Amino acid sequence: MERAFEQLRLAPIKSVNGVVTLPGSKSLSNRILLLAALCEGETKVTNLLDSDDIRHMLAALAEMGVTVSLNADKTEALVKGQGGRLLTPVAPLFLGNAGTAFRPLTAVLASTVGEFTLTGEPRMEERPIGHLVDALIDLGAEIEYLKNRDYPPLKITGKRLVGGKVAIDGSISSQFLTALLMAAPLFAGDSEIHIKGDLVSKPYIDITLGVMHQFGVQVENDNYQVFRVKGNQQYQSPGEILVEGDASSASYFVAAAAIAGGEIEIRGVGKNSVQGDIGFAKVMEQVGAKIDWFDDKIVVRKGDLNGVDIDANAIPDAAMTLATVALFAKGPTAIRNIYNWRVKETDRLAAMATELKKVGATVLEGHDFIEIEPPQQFVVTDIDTYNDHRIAMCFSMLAVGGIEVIINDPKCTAKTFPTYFEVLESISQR
Ligand SMILES: O=C(O)C1=C[C@@H](OP(=O)(O)O)[C@@H](O)[C@H](O)C1
Ligand SMILES: C=C(OP(=O)(O)O)C(=O)O
Repeated sequence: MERAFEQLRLAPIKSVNGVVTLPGSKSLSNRILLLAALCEGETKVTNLLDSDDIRHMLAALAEMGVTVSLNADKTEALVKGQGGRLLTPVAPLFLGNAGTAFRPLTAVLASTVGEFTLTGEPRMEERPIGHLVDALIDLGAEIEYLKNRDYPPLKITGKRLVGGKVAIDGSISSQFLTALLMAAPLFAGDSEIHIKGDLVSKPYIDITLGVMHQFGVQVENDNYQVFRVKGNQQYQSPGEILVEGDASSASYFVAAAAIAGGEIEIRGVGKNSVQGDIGFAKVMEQVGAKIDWFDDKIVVRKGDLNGVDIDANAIPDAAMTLATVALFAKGPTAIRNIYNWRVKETDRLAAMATELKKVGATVLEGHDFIEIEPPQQFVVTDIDTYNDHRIAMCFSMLAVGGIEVIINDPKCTAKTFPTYFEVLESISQR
């Protein structure tokens, strides 16, 4: 479906003040929904994210006979676990551009009896999945590429896999390992998963292991190189489970307070967050932000901002925010080891470089890094967002830094944060 193309003009913002309560984490919401659907028993999920990525997971589960009751604002769900049994859907499962739906469902459905076709938006057809499919095929799965080898859409003839020893390439996306780990307890026998290549986005594996643990499954993790999972297990409902606030979404408010001045209290993540992207706030302390840390919130104020040179492999999503913070820091900023920006919602390295140059920055785009020097003089312009929620949200930092900006297609934030611009408005003073 074509979305009407809109533009949003953001006038310069003088300061930001107030409280932001974060929507639930995308990564946690989709993992929890899937395990709640697979487990035995009913699960009440609170602070669920209501966004496109979650909607796609919910729709897929409904197609496969899972009953989920949502409250009025869709932030609470009661999921009736199916004990591992899923119905063969009558139509293809359309998963939009949601990696956290597409990859885990591929592995779980490959090991569930039935016929499943998984499709997505055009960009999903350009996002690789070969490393996951290779590992599943090595385990005996039947998966067919319906268009191009190594890319969605897929046709899966699911059957109970026996498990065993398998290697998976971790160098492009951690979601492949996440998917395999989540499916492994459903296999008939035990499995031993070996990582090929350097595992990227490692903290997301901790999120996966944490959620599996909450649903009663332990995984033996040998230094993120070998994972051992017992087969023939049933996930068990934790009864009630709270989705932590989204740490990647927090990055925009951390950055806003650091750039604009004022004070923002960000509720929903804190010093013990299970999400790696909380690490962005630590990077921002290095940049110069003043942050107070609490158990379930952080409070952020402005400081003197200086460019940094960081390896951002562990925080690929939040690190995008640093690229626009760089516009307001003294000296250059380098963000390294982020090759997989190129295979996400868009080629994020190319897109970021293009848009940063448009506003006047000097940018070096490498194969797996970006270096940014702040503009001598800002150019007021419109920003193309490439159907990438994070580009839209990142470039709102221009207004926060006192530069008028026009965001093209602002509704693309619906992937993870449909109300982003309203929340930003609610804390902005002009
Ligand atoms: O597992 C997850 O929830 C995610 C893992 C990351 O992807 P990669 O492992 O592909 O880097 C991240 O970028 C994505 O937004 C969410
Ligand atoms: C990369 C992202 O999404 P996905 O879960 O589709 O990979 C993202 O949200 O930045």
